[in-house]
Amino acid sequence: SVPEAAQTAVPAAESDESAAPKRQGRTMAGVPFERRSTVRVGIIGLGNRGGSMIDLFLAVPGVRVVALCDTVRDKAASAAAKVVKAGQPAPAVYTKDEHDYEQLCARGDVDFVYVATPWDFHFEMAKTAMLNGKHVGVECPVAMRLDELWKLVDLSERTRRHCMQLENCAYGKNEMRVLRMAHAGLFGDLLHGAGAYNHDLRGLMFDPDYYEGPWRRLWHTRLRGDLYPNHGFGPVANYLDINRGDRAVSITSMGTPALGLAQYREENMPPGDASWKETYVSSDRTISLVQTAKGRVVRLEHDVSTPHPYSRINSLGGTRGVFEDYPERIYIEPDHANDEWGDFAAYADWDHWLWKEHANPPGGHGGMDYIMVFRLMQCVRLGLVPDFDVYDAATWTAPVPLSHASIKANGKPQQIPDFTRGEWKKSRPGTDSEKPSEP
Ligand SMILES: NC(=O)c1ccc[n+]([C@@H]2O[C@H](COP(=O)([O-])OP(=O)(O)OC[C@H]3O[C@@H](n4cnc5c(N)ncnc54)[C@H](O)[C@@H]3O)[C@@H](O)[C@H]2O)c1
Repeated sequence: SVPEAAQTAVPAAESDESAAPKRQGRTMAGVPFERRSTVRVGIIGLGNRGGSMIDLFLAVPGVRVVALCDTVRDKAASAAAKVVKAGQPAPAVYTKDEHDYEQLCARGDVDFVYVATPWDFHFEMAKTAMLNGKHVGVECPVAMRLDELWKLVDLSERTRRHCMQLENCAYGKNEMRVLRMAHAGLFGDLLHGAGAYNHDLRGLMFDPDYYEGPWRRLWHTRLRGDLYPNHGFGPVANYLDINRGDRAVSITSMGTPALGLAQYREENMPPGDASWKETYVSSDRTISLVQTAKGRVVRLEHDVSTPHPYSRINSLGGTRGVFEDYPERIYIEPDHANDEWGDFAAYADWDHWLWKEHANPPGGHGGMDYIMVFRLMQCVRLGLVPDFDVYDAATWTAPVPLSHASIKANGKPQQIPDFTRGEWKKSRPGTDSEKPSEP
């Protein structure tokens, strides 16, 4: 079943900055982890994502996986076997029911909780982890409602625990190279960017075995907007120093009709399949424009229900040129001229230190998952400030409720709250980190 909060209607955005609720704690911007030689990790959700990310947690030095939770006993058991195979003590396993994760969060020997469950549970799990004194990293999106995003900000500030959106795409090789080039001024003054999750998931969403139940497809019966903005927004927000000098101020969204899933069902699903009871409302393609405080524009797209080769768009433009991904190409003055794209490979010197050190990382998504886990665990081990925090998690996720609200209001701009309560004006380091002196 789905927590009640996720089923109710999405509230409209607050209309101005002063509408931010009163701060209950202190800022989490620039707050380091407490240093520890070994990071003890608990994982909730061992499906496609959690069941493969566990390999990377086990591959990173200084990490022990001490507790696992999944409502499906077999998934927890095969993950536990991986821990033992990696030479670590058998982890505690929680499989009793949908609330057993609370026991994992309550353990005294867990430092960091990783949440890789369906979206319906992200908010409650992140909240429970923080209330039990744990730092928490959550798969995208970190929550589905605006009021939940504020609650996570408040909880992080009150409990002094970090609540992070584990945005692996921020650690992609291209993304990190563009980030460094952008910050070094190679694109001039930055003006615009774009990011997307255009990934044809029709087959997987109707596959009876791929996901644990139809949870992902069911979100297409609930919200009309961008259900998964983070992979596109996170990297571009980093290029533009959102929450570190600039701020996402408003979003306006439009959505196409929702036809793709119904058409796929018509052509592929047998009569009597449970999906025939569903009515899809989520736009096949949503296109959103985010305006920043400095006047820059970010375009976000989401489309998981029509044929399209995978693309996160991943583009950035400024007064000296532009980068576009899928396929990667670059055009910056003075290197390029006459309307001819240049070769992005020529800029490999700009690679982030993480990619220079880990040239061939293990795991999926071209290695960015490993780079993210390595860096996150390094920050915890060495007691560093994390590359992103609860303010970034809330900002990158805000398009979920706000694009829905904007589409319902015929494209009316929705204010994106200032989750930092004014601190966005200060520049501070983020994913474009310096290499620490210790490994
Ligand atoms: N960052 C990425 O690149 C990436 C890639 C894939 C998935 N994801 C995200 O990971 C999350 C999981 O996706 P998935 O594809 O693994 O889905 P999945 O359905 O394969 O896995 C979800 C798991 O959570 C378990 N679960 C459900 N409710 C639970 C509860 N109350 N307590 C404990 N366990 C529970 C299920 O049994 C299942 O094993 C989603 O948020 C998804 O968006 C991110």
